Amino acid sequence: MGVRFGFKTNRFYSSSGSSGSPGSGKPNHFRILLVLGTLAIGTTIYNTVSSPSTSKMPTAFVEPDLQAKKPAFSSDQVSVIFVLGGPGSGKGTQCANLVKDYGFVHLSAGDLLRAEQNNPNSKYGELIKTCIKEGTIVPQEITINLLQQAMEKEVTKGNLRFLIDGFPRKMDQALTFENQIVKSSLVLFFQCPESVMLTRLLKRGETSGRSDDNVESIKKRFKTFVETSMPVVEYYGKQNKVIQVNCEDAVDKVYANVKFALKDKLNIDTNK
Ligand SMILES: Nc1ncnc2c1ncn2[C@@H]1O[C@H](COP(=O)(O)OP(=O)(O)O)[C@@H](O)[C@H]1O
Ligand SMILES: O=c1ccn([C@@H]2O[C@H](COP(=O)(O)OP(=O)(O)O)[C@@H](O)[C@H]2O)c(=O)[nH]1
Repeated sequence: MGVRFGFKTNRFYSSSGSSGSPGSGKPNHFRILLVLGTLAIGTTIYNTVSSPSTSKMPTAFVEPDLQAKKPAFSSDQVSVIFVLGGPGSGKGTQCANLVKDYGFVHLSAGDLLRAEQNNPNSKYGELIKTCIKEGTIVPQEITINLLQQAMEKEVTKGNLRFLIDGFPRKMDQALTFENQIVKSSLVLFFQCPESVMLTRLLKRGETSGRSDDNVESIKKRFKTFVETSMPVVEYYGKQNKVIQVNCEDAVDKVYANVKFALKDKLNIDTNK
């Protein structure tokens, strides 16, 4: 995979505007040089000795590549609906319904990451495993690369309508994907109280075998969702791209609401 990594060097931010003493005349160049030198050495030492909050967390960091590039696909040719919602809100369940009735291609970012995690030839297995268990977001370029590969396979087969489930979960992913892969047409957002999602996830955990379907990981996932993923939903909300569906009801009722919500956008026959 052509995933590029860099190392985070900008943990330290200097505060501005405090050089020189108040009322002093000429700047003391030697003092300024001394201060800058001390800061540089201090930063290097800090970066060398400081460890991430979780000692097991990988330190790899992906620089967001937001330079203007031609997207891989044209949005005239390929359509993408992002499917977002908290963990356990029912994204996968409803995507499966839409695939069955309307022939979308369903790509779950989480499923692609779990497959990559289990691929013995992948160098990202451990990193993905840690992120999933801790409920944090895998560096964007790994996920975007997996999505792009999966999309390319489908596009060569003539499948052009995608539901991308559980992605983007962080602003950098949203911006990079739309810059490099294709612009999304809309966001289907599942609204669900945490108490309902918790019950569903614990039930799912009885059989899913997932390392993150346990109370400890679920709490972390909820926190990441609120702090990191909701800003993405708000970002698309400001562009009037979000269709919100409440998903507390039974699966069939939620699905009826999904079809109703999408009918104007996709000319879907809601009687189907
Ligand atoms: N409307 C619903 N009512 C009850 N259980 C549901 C509903 N939608 C999904 N589930 C169940 O809840 C769990 C989480 O659903 P899933 O579709 O996997 O969510 P997500 O993809 O958002 O994590 C699954 O076990 C699923 O069968
Ligand atoms: O774009 C993504 C999508 C998923 N994940 C990771 O995969 C986990 C499971 O995501 P999935 O969508 O499969 O599950 P959900 O939490 O929605 O049930 C998340 O908690 C993240 O750790 C990620 O890092 N980036």
